[in-house]
Amino acid sequence: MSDDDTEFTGSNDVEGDDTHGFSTDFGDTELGDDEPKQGLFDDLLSGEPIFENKEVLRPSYTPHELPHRSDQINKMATILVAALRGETPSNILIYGKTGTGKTASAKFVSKELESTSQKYSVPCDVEYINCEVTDTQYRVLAQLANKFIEKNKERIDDRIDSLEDLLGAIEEYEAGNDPSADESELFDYPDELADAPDDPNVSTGADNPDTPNESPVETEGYEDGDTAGDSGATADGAAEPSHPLASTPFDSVAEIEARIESLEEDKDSFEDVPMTGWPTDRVYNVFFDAVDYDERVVVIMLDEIDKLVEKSGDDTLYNLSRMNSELENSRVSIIGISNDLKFTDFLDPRVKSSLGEEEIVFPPYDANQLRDILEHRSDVAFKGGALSEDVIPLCAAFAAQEHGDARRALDLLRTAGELAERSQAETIVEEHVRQAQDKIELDRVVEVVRTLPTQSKLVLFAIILLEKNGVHSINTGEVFNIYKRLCEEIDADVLTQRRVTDLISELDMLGIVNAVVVSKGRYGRTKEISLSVPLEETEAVLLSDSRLSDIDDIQPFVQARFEN
Ligand SMILES: Nc1ncnc2c1ncn2[C@@H]1O[C@H](COP(=O)(O)OP(=O)(O)OP(=O)(O)O)[C@@H](O)[C@H]1O
Repeated sequence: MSDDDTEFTGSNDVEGDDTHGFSTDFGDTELGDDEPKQGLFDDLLSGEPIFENKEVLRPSYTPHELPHRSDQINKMATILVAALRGETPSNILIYGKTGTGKTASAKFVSKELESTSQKYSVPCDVEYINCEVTDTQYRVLAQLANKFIEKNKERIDDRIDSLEDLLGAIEEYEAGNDPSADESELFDYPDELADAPDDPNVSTGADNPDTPNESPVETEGYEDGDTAGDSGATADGAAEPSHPLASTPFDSVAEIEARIESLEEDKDSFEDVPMTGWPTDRVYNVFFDAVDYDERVVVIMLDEIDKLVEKSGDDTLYNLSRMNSELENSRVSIIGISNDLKFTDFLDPRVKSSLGEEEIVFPPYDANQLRDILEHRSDVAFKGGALSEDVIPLCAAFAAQEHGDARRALDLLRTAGELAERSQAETIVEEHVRQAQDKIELDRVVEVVRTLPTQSKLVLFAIILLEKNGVHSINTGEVFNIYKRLCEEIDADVLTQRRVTDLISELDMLGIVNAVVVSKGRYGRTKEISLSVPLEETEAVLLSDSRLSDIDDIQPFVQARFEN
């Protein structure tokens, strides 16, 4: 890996940069030397590590506690508890700026929801989709369809296992063996199989249009009444073991075998959706059938929902929000998470009102709240005494200035720790936090610049060339002239000046340049442009693009400015 490669990864992770250190030491490690040499990693390992458990500072870690989010978490729980009563929870829209704990809180609540639903045997499934990655209707529906198919298959397998156990128990009983040793197993007939008895259609599952419309509430009532009643009687009469079928909805072994067969047919009938290639309505139908196969409440969590709407409109949301009127066995509820408050403006009014039944806002954290969050994490993350007193308050203050972003605060703390570790310091001090702040900022710039389209890179390069040559108050016309020359040099299409003005505004929005509109009296208004990011590093990123690196001698372009 060349130094350049390492520098422009755009990662905040200092570890990657350690390769710089290694490369210089490499030459000293001579192979074949008799004396045991310090290995490549020995020096680095010999320092006292600062971290006890670095993982807890990474974005992938889901904390068990979320300080300062109890209001939002309680509100979500109050809405979602309906699912545990077998009712359909209202749809929820969660708003808030980046790093305000939306995803972490929603995931925390859904984990609790699923575990409570298991505890009380109320069927409830939560599915999480990140719409930044899964950003078309096809992909969202295909991913959901495949997840529910997988869940259905697992449930079918469990049911078949229970039925086979039941068959085994009957065999034992009929052979005259005393079943009392296995009694609990024998009579612990799974509640969910209790849907078989009076209704001959049930076994045909999703493919059968006659499957009864029973809400989970009704199921509960049914279990309490019939099945549970039977089990109770059996338990009471434990002294006289009854026939294993007594506590089940089946009358004969043949019925059980028929049920197993029909479950196996159901399982074989599920066809996974390929990630491309089918018509969308076919994908929708498969998804619909997979969800409706069982009685359950399904919560679909769409994170970064604005990205889905931006990329592929509101069809997916429209289809998901009208499903409940057609579903027979299950109910669907949607949680949308977004950091763009305005995305609902682009929604069909019906979708907008259905999706926004409940809205929960996640405000930015202030410095004190960020401090609490960091303190909670640092107890686990660092060795005792590794942090000097002012480190957490400084990280919190920097992140609060940003926009109350907990992710940024955690990144700062981790990066500061990594920098301290790298310099073999025993404690993290204020200076490490400042260095971490610069590093993260530079990494962000590098990443943004690296991923710009070529035309924007050319515009930015033109601005850099002007700045490098000491031009102050750069205006759009000057940028355009240099840009034009650069395009000619690399054979790129030349956009109109109007389009270049738009690209400058985009760079301004990304925080790479600063463009202020100034009035020039009777000559109208113009933009004065200046660079907001470090010049040399940005230029190096631009030149790492293979197309731009073809531009050799750039000086004449700037001189051309004076000729125009
Ligand atoms: N109250 C909190 N307590 C502890 N950690 C938190 C808290 N809020 C956020 N975090 C942490 O901050 C990071 C960012 O949080 P999260 O991903 O939930 O933000 P978000 O609001 O969903 O942001 P985005 O809109 O960018 O996805 C995560 O690592 C999360 O664990």
